[in-house]
Amino acid sequence: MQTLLRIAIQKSGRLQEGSLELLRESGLSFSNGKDQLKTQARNFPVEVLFLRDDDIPQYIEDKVADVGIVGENIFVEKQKKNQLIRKLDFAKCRLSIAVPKTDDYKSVQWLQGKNIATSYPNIVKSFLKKNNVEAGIHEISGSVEIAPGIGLADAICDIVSTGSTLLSNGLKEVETVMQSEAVIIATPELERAKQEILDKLLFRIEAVKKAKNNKYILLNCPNDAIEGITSVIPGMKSPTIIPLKREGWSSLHSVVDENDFWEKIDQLKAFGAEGILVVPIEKMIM
Ligand SMILES: Nc1ncnc2c1ncn2[C@@H]1O[C@H](COP(=O)(O)OP(=O)(O)OP(=O)(O)O)[C@@H](O)[C@H]1O
Ligand SMILES: O=P(O)(O)OC[C@H]1O[C@H](OP(=O)(O)OP(=O)(O)O)[C@H](O)[C@@H]1O
Ligand SMILES: [Mg+2]
Repeated sequence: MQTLLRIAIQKSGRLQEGSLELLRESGLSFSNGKDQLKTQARNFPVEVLFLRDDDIPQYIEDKVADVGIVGENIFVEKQKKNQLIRKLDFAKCRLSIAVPKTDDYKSVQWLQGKNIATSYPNIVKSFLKKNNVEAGIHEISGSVEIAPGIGLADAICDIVSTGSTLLSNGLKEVETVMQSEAVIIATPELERAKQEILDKLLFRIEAVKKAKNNKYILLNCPNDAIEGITSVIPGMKSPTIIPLKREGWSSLHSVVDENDFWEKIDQLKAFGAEGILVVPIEKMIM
């Protein structure tokens, strides 16, 4: 029987789209009907399980799934036998403490003796311990932002991204407890054949992620600018130089990091680059 790597992803919610997109961009093709909870990739030895994100760490500990995609917040909270394999650069958010905006919050000591509503009791416990504060923890599984307004708690600890949920519930963010993003987690005891499948998948994910962080750049420049331009955009090994029909000019092709893209463009123009074209890269393999 063929060995399959079982990957658990969120059935619906904030992580679902990014998780499916990542698997599809890595070349996996599979169907996911609305009510389908399990599907096998047509062209890669992988089976995908669609689950509640909170349950994924336990399923991995129980070896029902081998690998999963969850928020780092869930990985840290659940404290299961899981290892973090790779951060994935999407579903970026933070876990924060928030209090009613009219409260006179000065420091973490404000929380002493208070009640905090949260879906993340373990993370909050260790945050309080680190800050030598004793407070009650009231665990609820959702709609946490409503808790202070209905007299359930004095403060909350929940996920914040834009801050608009806090704002519309009359709360202000006062402490960041952790930063989070989607991550791949796995059982620490993966059998060899499954490890090989995971390694292949990670290799593809690497290529997809690198490509997203880089752009292919083409420009024209006078030959005496090639040296300077190469120092700005050295590329993977070195830029490609193709002579233009026009005497003394070349076309230079390279790769540029998305993060310092605009700064580099200014430097290239200063060296005399013209007709700069920038195009997306689909996969990048070093
Ligand atoms: N506003 C946000 N911006 C960015 N990432 C977020 C945001 N809200 C949640 N996340 C991340 O996405 C994960 C899943 O969030 P979601 O709200 O879909 O969870 P859920 O309601 O617990 O879903 P489930 O029904 O699967 O239990 C969170 O654990 C967190 O890592
Ligand atoms: O800072 P913001 O941009 O407002 O995002 C934060 C909110 O997003 C998440 O909820 P989500 O919208 O996923 O709904 P849920 O409560 O159904 O999980 C999270 O639980 C917060 O409530
Ligand atoms: Mg959940």
